[in-house]
Amino acid sequence: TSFIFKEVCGYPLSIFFIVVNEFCERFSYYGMRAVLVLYFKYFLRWDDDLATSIYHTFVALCYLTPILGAIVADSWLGKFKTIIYLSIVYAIGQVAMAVSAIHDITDTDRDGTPDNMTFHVVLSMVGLFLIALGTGGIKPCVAAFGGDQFSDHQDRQRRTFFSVFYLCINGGSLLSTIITPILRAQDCGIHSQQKCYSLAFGVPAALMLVALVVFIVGSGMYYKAEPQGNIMLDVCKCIGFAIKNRYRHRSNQYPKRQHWMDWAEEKYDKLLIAQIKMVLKVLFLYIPLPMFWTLFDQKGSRWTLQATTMNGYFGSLVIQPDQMQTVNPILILTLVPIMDSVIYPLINKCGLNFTPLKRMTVGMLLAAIAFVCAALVQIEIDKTLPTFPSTSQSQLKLLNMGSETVTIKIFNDFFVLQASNEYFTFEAGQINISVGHPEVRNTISLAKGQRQTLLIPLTITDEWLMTDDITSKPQEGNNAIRFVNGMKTAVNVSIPAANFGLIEPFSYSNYSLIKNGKVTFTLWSGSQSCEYSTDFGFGSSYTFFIPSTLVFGPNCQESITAAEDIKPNSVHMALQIPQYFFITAGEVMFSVTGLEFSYSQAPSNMKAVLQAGWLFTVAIGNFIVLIVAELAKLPKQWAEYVLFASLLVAVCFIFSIMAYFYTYIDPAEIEAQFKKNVNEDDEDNKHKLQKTERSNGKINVTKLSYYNMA
Ligand SMILES: NCC(=O)N[C@@H](CCC(N)=O)C(=O)O
Repeated sequence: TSFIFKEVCGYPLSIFFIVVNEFCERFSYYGMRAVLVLYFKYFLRWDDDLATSIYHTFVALCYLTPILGAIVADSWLGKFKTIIYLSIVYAIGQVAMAVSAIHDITDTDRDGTPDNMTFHVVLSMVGLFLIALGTGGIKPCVAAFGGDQFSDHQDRQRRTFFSVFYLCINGGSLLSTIITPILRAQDCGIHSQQKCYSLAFGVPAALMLVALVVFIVGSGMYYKAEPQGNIMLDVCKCIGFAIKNRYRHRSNQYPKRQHWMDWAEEKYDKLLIAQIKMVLKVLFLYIPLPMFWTLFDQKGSRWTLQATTMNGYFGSLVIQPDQMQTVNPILILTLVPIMDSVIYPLINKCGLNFTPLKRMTVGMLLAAIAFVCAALVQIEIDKTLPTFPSTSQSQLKLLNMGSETVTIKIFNDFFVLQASNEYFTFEAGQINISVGHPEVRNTISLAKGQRQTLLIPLTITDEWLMTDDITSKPQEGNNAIRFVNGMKTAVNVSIPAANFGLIEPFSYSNYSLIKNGKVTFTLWSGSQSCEYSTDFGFGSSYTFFIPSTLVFGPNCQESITAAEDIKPNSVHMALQIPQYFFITAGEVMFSVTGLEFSYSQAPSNMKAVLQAGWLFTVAIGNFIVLIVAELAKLPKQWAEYVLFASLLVAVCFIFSIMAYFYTYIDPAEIEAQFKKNVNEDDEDNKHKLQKTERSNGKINVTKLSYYNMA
């Protein structure tokens, strides 16, 4: 096809449109993904398990569909048309998501919640399916299409292109991961206000349309390689024939052939056989690669969960656990230029031949080191975690609701206390407690595997209360808060984000989850009120005690006491930075190199197919996370990190052996050589045929014209 070729600084101008397209597309994809689980949970009202499984199914689908896009591109439509058509599908999917998040559409009673949830669920599932088809389908095509814009002698420029391409991916993902959660947090609606998921999905939809327009604008400048027929069908038939033919000739009387694919020579073109050999060699090399993605993709799951047990205060800046993931694109944006312009040239200068496969091997090792760092951080966190009771133990804390200290005797131990901050651990199912003078004795039954608080009433002869306490760290860095009312009147406690309800005299509220930061509680009793302010960190649990002596008014701040049930997270989130650094450095060496390697080692008619093969390793990697985590079921998280690191080191060792035996090829040169050989053979045949046929005294015009065409 004809195209206008323009060059800027030695680079084809067309790649500008391709990298801008990639930037917008990744913005669209990661922006939508950033709020997806919250949309499931809070808009569609799904539980955590359903939300997580649908989320992971969607992500896995996004990495399975590349194979479809690649087949369509290489065999039928060509990369350009495939990108256009699938981008339209993708944009429709994004628009469907945005529409599915408009609660007003079915909110007939105008209370802010959708009334026909089925409509929203069906529309969003259709939207997600179209997005998975679109994003996965175009992914192998865009990278390969970018590579196609360079001529064979522009190896260096093409390598730089793949680095810039990777920078654009991460620039887009970084911006969108910051912006869409902010959009989601806005309130919007026609009749009633709701969190603005429609805007959070709408902006990615708009960016996908921009991506499409930018790509179309560059249309006249692209080199568009023609698809070469149903290549995948030919490949499958050729492999099938080679296997069948080899089996038919299994007896020793037939001479061995150099490669099992050579058994297809009777029926198939030598060039096709050579191209299949190239692809199979690379695909074979890919077998160990999913293990890298197994570790890499745990950033979004395990590492984010780890961050929820850490302290996110960076001075006055508060980083939420899921925001730590933005460290990865930030580091990519800094490390890719450093690697390309400093580290790799320096290694070259030292005379070391740092081949793509060596880089990938080092990338794997760096990812393993990242997991060792994660394990060390986990060990630090574990030291600060409370010791919860085992299934045979019970833990008890005492809260004296009276204003006087009392002497408490548990078995033979004496405690003089107002409230106990510590939990006592017991193996026995029952304990005897004596309180005060004259002694009041009670036998308390303890719940196994539980933490409880014994509320000793103001008048110790009154009924004693036992509360069930929290026995795990609150999720997502939240703080679990409850109130005990020691007053003779009911008290209502509220904050803007939660209402603890009316707490009866000598009673207690349920736990409410509260975010970090300063919180002001308002306490009401009849028409009297007072305010109590306190600062929360991450992952703590407190029982606030309202004493019988509380006087409503400005002084209530001093009267209320706080019992710390679970300490706030103390290990700082900054400790995760080394693991992010190593995994990202590993990613730059492994993923950027792998992307370019997959392009450069693929035959011309299977560039997109090999990109899809590369992306398929990501899908497999994600399945391995589920399998290993399910099978291993290690009691300690740090041990699981070490297990994953060890598995990657083992796999890396196997990969380095495979890589040692791999010979780099230049597919374009091999293909050109084959074509030249075929032409020379044809010329030879032509002369031979003309000679024979002249000697026979007749010339076959049809045959001659066939050779001339060749
Ligand atoms: N840092 C994330 C990133 O760059 N992701 C890339 C590559 C993902 C992959 N597994 O190939 C992306 O295209 O999103």
